[in-house]
Amino acid sequence: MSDSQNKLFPVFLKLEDLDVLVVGGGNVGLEKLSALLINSPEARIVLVASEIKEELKAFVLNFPQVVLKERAFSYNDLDEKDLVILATDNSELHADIKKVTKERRILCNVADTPHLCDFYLGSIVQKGDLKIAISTNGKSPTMAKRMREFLDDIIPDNIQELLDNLREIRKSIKGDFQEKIKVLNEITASMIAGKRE
Ligand SMILES: C[C@@]1(CC(=O)O)c2cc3[nH]c(cc4nc(cc5[nH]c(cc(n2)[C@H]1CCC(=O)O)[C@@](C)(CC(=O)O)[C@@H]5CCC(=O)O)C(CC(=O)O)=C4CCC(=O)O)c(CCC(=O)O)c3CC(=O)O
Ligand SMILES: NC(=O)C1=CN([C@@H]2O[C@H](COP(=O)(O)OP(=O)(O)OC[C@H]3O[C@@H](n4cnc5c(N)ncnc54)[C@H](O)[C@@H]3O)[C@@H](O)[C@H]2O)C=CC1
Repeated sequence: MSDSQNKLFPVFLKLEDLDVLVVGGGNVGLEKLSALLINSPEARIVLVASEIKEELKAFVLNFPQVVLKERAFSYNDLDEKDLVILATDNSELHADIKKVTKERRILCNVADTPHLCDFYLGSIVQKGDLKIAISTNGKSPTMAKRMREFLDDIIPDNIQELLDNLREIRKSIKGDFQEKIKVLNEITASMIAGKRE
């Protein structure tokens, strides 16, 4: 296997059932918080920061379940958290918190510090129920952003209708599992030019 293989394992998390802590309420804190809430508007999030940007305070008004705590981080903030995102301007604090999340087996993302991250955020294309996550293995977030724009342009806007129709067909097909796969493959073959199965 080549060195340039991307070994990251992608998952789609149900953040309304998990507890997330964001530390830092500046530009980067706001970027991470919006990435979370645009994807998962019901995400259970506590954000702690000594000073919270006004823009961030205004943004969370639309998400009443999000709790803002305008004070310095305390290690108790990690209690009962599943995921932590660090976005302060204090890299020593980040390294110290990371040691504790590791001991406590809490997954942690540290803004601008890939070697301290247990996971990266991806660039996300979203059209109805279709969601595509893009990773460049940390090589170029800007390339990830451009790929998102490209895919967003070429994926048809009626994709949700297609998905809804396919779900109905999927529910209505009689026969065993193999038969289902065969019918669904036939119906969807024309979606991909040149694909026969
Ligand atoms: C490793 C990773 C860890 C993580 O943050 O999770 C990481 C790390 C770093 N980002 C940096 C900078 C920038 N990040 C962006 C944007 C995004 N960054 C995101 C993810 C990731 N960023 C993870 C890897 C994802 C992958 O594999 O591709 C996206 C996809 C998702 C999100 O954050 O929501 C979101 C695009 C969302 C979208 O629009 O679709 C832009 C562009 C812009 O804002 O226009 C810039 C400036 C231009 C540039 O540097 O490229 C720096 C250098 C900081 C410095 O110079 O000090 C580091 C640190 C380093 O690389 O060492
Ligand atoms: N703004 C950007 O787009 C970029 C920022 N960076 C770097 O990322 C880091 C963060 O950037 P910004 O968000 O713009 O900084 P910022 O200064 O706007 O925000 C820092 C946040 O961390 C909080 N904070 C600091 N110490 C804390 C503590 N002990 N407990 C709780 N909260 C604490 C502050 O109160 C503030 O909310 C900086 O190191 C910056 O150099 C890097 C690339 C781009």
